[in-house]
This record gives sequence, C-alpha cells and structure tokens, in this order.
Amino acid sequence: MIRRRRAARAAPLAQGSDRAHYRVFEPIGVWTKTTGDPIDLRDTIFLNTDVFENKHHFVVGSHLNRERIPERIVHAKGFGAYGYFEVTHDVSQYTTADIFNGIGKKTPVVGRFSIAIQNLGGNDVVRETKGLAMKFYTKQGNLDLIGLHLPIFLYKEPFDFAQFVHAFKRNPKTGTFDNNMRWDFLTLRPEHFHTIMWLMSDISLPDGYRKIHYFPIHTYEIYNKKGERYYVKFNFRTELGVHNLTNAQGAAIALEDPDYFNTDLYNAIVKKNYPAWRLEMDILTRKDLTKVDYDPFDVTRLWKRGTYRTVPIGRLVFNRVVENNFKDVEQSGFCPDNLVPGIVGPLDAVFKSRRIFYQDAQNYRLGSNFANIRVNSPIYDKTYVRDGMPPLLDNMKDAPNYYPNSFNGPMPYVDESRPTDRMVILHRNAIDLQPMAEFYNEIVESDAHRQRIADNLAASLVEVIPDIEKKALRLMTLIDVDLGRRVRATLTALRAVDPQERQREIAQCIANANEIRKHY
Ligand code: HEM
Repeated sequence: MIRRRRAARAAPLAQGSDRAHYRVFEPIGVWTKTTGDPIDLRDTIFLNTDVFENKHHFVVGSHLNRERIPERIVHAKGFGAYGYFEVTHDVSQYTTADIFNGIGKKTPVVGRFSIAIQNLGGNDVVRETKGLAMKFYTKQGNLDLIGLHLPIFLYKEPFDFAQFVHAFKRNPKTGTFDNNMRWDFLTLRPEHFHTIMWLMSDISLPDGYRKIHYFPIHTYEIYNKKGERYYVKFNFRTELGVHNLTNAQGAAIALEDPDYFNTDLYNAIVKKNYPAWRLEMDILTRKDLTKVDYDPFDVTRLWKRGTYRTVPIGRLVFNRVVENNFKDVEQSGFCPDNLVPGIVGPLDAVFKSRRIFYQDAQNYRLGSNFANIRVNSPIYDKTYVRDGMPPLLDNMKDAPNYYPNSFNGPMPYVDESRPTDRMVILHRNAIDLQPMAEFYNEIVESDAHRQRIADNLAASLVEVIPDIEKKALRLMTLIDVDLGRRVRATLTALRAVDPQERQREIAQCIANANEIRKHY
C-alpha cells in the first residue's frame, strides 16, 4: 500500500494521473478586481510606478493580511471529501430518522478527517487521535456525527476538556509539545489513561485515514414511531480493514510527506478507489439498561461483550474530493448537537458540554452566520434567525421575522413519537482501572503487541522528571504489574544507551527510513 503512494508521486503532472488538480482550464475570462472592473496589465506591474496610485495593489495586499481565520482549537489539521450514505438495512423499527429508513435511500454527506493535537500544518503521521466529522444532509435537517478512531473517550468530566487541551498542546514557555506536562496531568487525572493506552497501541499509527474505523462513542437515545426508545452506539467500520504502520514506517513517511494522510485520501478518491465504511449500531433496550452491571453512558469504557446486539444500517462512501479546501474544509463546522427527528441524542455530561462548545467555536471561528456557509447549509431551512455578519444568503427576503405572526411565516410541526421526558444520568467519579487492565490483557491480542505499547509508553517517559515518572510507573503497575515492569525495563534500557550509541541509533533510524522509502 505504501508502494502505491510512490508511484502516485512519480508523475504528478501526467495526464490522467491522480494529481487531477493540475488540469488546464478553458480560458476563464478577463481578470477583474473584486469590484468587477477589469484589470489593466499596467495595474500588475509596480516597478518604477507610484505604488500608492495603485488601488488594486492595496486591495490584494490588505486582503492577503486577512486570509487566515482562527484554526480549530483541536483537530486543526484535516482534509475533507464529499460522498453519500446508502441504507442497506431498514432500521425503522428503532428510529423514525428518515436517513436510516428505506433500503437504497441515498443521503449526501460531507466528511472532514482530522488529527487531534497537531496545529494546522502539522504532521499527519503521529500517534494522536484521528477524527472523522460527518454531516449528513438529510431531508429532516443536518445530522452531524463526529467520530474518533477510538471507541472510548478520555474522560467523563467535561471540565477536563480545556485542561487536557492545555496539557497536551504546547508548553506556554518553550512552544513545544511537552511530555512532562502530559504525564503530570495524566497522573493527576488517571481516568484519561485508558485512552492513552489505546493511543500507544498499534491502531493509533494507522496507514492513512481510509483504513480506520470511526466511533461517535456516546450512547445515543433514539426512538421509533411508537415512541419506544433504544440506546445505541454507532460504529463506522472501514471496508478496507484496519491497517497500521510500524514506528519505523511512520518515521520514514513523516519525513517524506507530512501530509501523507491527506495525500492518500485525495489520491484514492481521484483514482476512484472510493473509501467506504459500513455503519452499524450496537443496541440496548430500556430494559437492558436496568440489567447491565456497568454504566452504558460512560464514554471512558466499552460496553461489555454479550450485553448488546449489533444491527447493520448502511454504507458511507466518499467519492468526490473537495473542490476548494478553504471553502469546503476550513469553513466547515460540525456540531454534535445537529440531530434530526428520531435521534434524541446522547444524555451524558460530556455530550451536554459538547452541545454548547462546538456552536460557540464556530461562532468565533466562522461568525454567527456560519450555518449559511454553503458546506454547512441544510437542504431546507426556513428560520426566524436573521441579519448579522455575512454570509446572509437571501436573509428570508420579506418573510415575517417574528413568531407567532398572522402572515403565514414558518410554522412548527408536531412530532408525536418524540419522548416527552428525558432521563437524567448521574455518573460515578471513582477511577476504575479495570477497563485498562482488560484492554491490556484481553483486547491486546499478543505479548509482542503488549511490548510495543510498553515501548511507546517508555519512550514518552524518557525526558520526564523523576517525581512524575515515579507516579506514572506506579499508575501503570496498579493497572497491571506486567505493564509496570515492562515499561520500567524499557525505560532503563533507553536511559542506559550512551550518547554516542544514541547518535548511531539515530543515524541507523535515518538509514532505515531511507531504506523503507526506496520501496514506496
Ligand atoms: C467535553 C468534551 C468535548 C469538547 C468541549 C469538545 C470541543 C471541541 C471543539 C471546540 C472543537 C473545534 C470545533 C470547531 O472549531 O469547529 C472540537 C472538534 C472536534 N472534536 Fe471535540 N470536544 C469534546 C469531546 C469530543 C468527543 C467525545 C469527540 C468524539 C466522539 C470529539 C471529536 C471531535 C472532532 C472529530 C473534532 C473535529 C471536527 C471537525 O473536523 O471540524 N470531541 N471539539
């Protein structure tokens, strides 16, 4: 699979190559200023002219100064594609959501694939959470499902979001990623460590965005026509199967192409190797909720095997690359709170917090009318939300701008199936190390994989100060004595390497990387 990428790069300009964006257009027309008046050739040459006379120069220069908008606080680096979702199994017995009813029904979709911690311009090939944010343009409004490559989340305490982001982003003094900050925070908030274990495992260095499963993680409440409620987790399973890179392959690719994930996705789609995912849902009934001996709304742990059943729903396919990255990707805004009739949504505390902050982030990043940006607009909307910063589209022209009114303005409808009450979820704040031990001993399939996890953890501890290292090793030992022992042993071995030997190792690593690169 890596080899294909080299071939793709060999002839970037060749006709019919995967670099389809190098097409030559039919003449587009006369170049104009932003105000539409044609540009004279003499307005494009400033040398030996009075630069201050040239209005065009100032329009272009001052616009350039304003080209950047704030990057996303997390998942800043990403790439997008358009596609569709097709129902393969009717699930109307569980939900009235139009998108999931009627075999063969197709709904247009935009997706944004991303990396969690890197800034815009960062490296794709790093051991970080990957995301896939999806917007389904359904007949009943936009449904946004936002998934990660992991089936669990870091914490169930919403307050931790800002603290985690600060600890895992850059040190305020050095401007670099800092394992001391990370481990300090982790040892004080051990709940997060479950996700960190998944991050240190093989699936967290995947071979591109296409070969990953994505999980919206939360337990969603859904309801059918009779008003019966179900509790479900959605899973998007890649049809290509999960493929991961070794650390050495990752290092080589990171050097060669920091945008590898974008390149891979782009090339696959233009070559018509459309990436596809099977959507399924794990289901618990209301009765099941009272029977299970775990909290099914806790995003930090998996549902126990044997307690739920899984039903297939459909197929998600991305078959069109975006035509303009800024317009379609940078300006896209996904809110987990964009739900449709038939899907009440999750009830846990983390989701409640997300209901507020995505919307707020997009108000800040894109402006209060971000829903009017084409990529974010639903198929149908008739609102009383008016005016404000552009874009405004037709601003509902002269239709009434208040409700109720006597002039036939938009009217609400009645969803008779929608539940009238909401369950209140109370979480426990006890730290449960059992899911972490289970991950290490049961989900991780082999001893060799356990060793790789320990090696990755140890590598992240090399620069950590003794006090924090001690706490980190204690935590790992509490989870599993074998884990603590392995990490300690690798750490000792890494520290024992004398500096010259280390230099040789780095040189060897680069040589290995070059060797690997020869093959793709
Ligand atoms: C308290 C919990 C959380 C908060 C407050 C939070 C907040 C945010 C914010 C503010 C953004 C940037 C949005 C933008 O600028 O458009 C974001 C992006 C994102 N978040 Fe979260 N998040 C939380 C938990 C989660 C969880 C549980 C998941 C996955 C299930 C997730 C997945 C993502 C993804 C994939 C993106 C990138 C969206 C895109 O591509 O535009 N987050 N989050």
